[in-house]
Amino acid sequence: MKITGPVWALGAMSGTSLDGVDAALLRTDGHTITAFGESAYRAYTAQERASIAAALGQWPDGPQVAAAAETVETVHATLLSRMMTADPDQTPTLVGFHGQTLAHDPANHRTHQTGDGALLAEFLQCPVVCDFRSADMQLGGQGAPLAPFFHFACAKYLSFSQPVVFLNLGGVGNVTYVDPSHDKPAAKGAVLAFDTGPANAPINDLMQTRRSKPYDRDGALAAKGKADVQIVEKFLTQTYFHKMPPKSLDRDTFAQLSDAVANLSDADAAATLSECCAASVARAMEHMPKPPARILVCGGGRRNRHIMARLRALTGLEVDDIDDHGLDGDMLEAQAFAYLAVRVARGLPTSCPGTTGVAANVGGGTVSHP
Ligand SMILES: Nc1ncnc2c1ncn2[C@@H]1O[C@H](COP(=O)(O)OP(=O)(O)OP(=O)(O)O)[C@@H](O)[C@H]1O
Ligand SMILES: CC(=O)N[C@H]1[C@@H]2OC[C@@H](O2)[C@@H](O)[C@@H]1O[C@H](C)C(=O)O
Repeated sequence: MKITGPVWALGAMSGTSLDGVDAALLRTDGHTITAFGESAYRAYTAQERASIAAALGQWPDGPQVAAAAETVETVHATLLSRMMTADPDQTPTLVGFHGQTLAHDPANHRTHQTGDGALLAEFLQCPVVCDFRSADMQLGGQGAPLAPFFHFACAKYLSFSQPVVFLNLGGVGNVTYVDPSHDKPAAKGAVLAFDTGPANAPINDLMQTRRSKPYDRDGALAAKGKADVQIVEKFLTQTYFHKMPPKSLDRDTFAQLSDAVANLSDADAAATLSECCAASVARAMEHMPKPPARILVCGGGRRNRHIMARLRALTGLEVDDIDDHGLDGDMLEAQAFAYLAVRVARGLPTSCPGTTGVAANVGGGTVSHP
């Protein structure tokens, strides 16, 4: 596949919060964003979510992995085949398929995204790029986060001239500092990225267990509670927060946080978990090379008004919903994998020492042809 100029690419992401699959079309040459296209979302049913959740933490030979893979592949196949023909003017040249992370262990250089790219390429009759994280890990990188190169392109698209921070609040939180005065994301000092700490995952788990709800809508429950300062302070003493970036997390790295709030009321527990999310982002700001002009929040957590308010209070920075700048905060990760797929197809790097701690700029990803 020879790509020499802008093409439409279709990206898909099934995130750590296990809510569903995002898919989005993007026109790019792998450097510049030319246009944002159609997008779609397909929520997992409770049964599908349970089949994936049962395999969390497992490696490819795990007992529940085959069933989880089938769920991930089937849901992607349905959603993506619809997107292939969503708009005849946006027919994709290739697909970027992240799959579903089931386990992530950077210390031991292994990460597991389930979902078979070759199977999907055959089904869609279109080249599919997958396995974006392994090559980075083999060169000593964290394998995550990978959206930063796309965030750099977004900062250029939005014509920022001062450093900005992109904050993704998914199951886990991650930040990308972008200095748009550089020409390329892999240039020294252009980007610095890392996972901040837990975001929605522990709040969702709490809501599911205590209220049979998938999440704390708008942060309404947390807003009624009071954060337990001792729990938050103890949480912040953990070594992860003192480690220099780059660094990345597994969805359940902070699983013990759920135990710590077990004796609190529902509202206080939600407030405490939300405070841990906001406080870990505030800690992350201490690692920024220069003070950013603003924080642009994407991911589902930007709808959590309580967390947004706590972020403003704890960082003292302007904290914007990225939608207010004309982007779609729900689709950035799917768009990122469309963008990265084009970079892989063109042999361009997808991560660098500033994003994953990898030894040198590296292009990950495996291309499967139909
Ligand atoms: N109105 C809302 N109020 C509060 N939280 C919300 C709202 N809408 C979505 N969320 C939260 O956002 C989550 C989904 O976010 P998102 O889709 O960005 O996560 P993800 O892509 O699965 O995760 P990750 O980025 O870690 O891979 C939901 O599970 C929920 O916790
Ligand atoms: C291993 C893995 O799947 N990590 C995810 C997760 O979800 C958010 C955060 O943790 C980030 O590190 C990453 O996803 C985004 C898309 C990334 O790679 O940039």
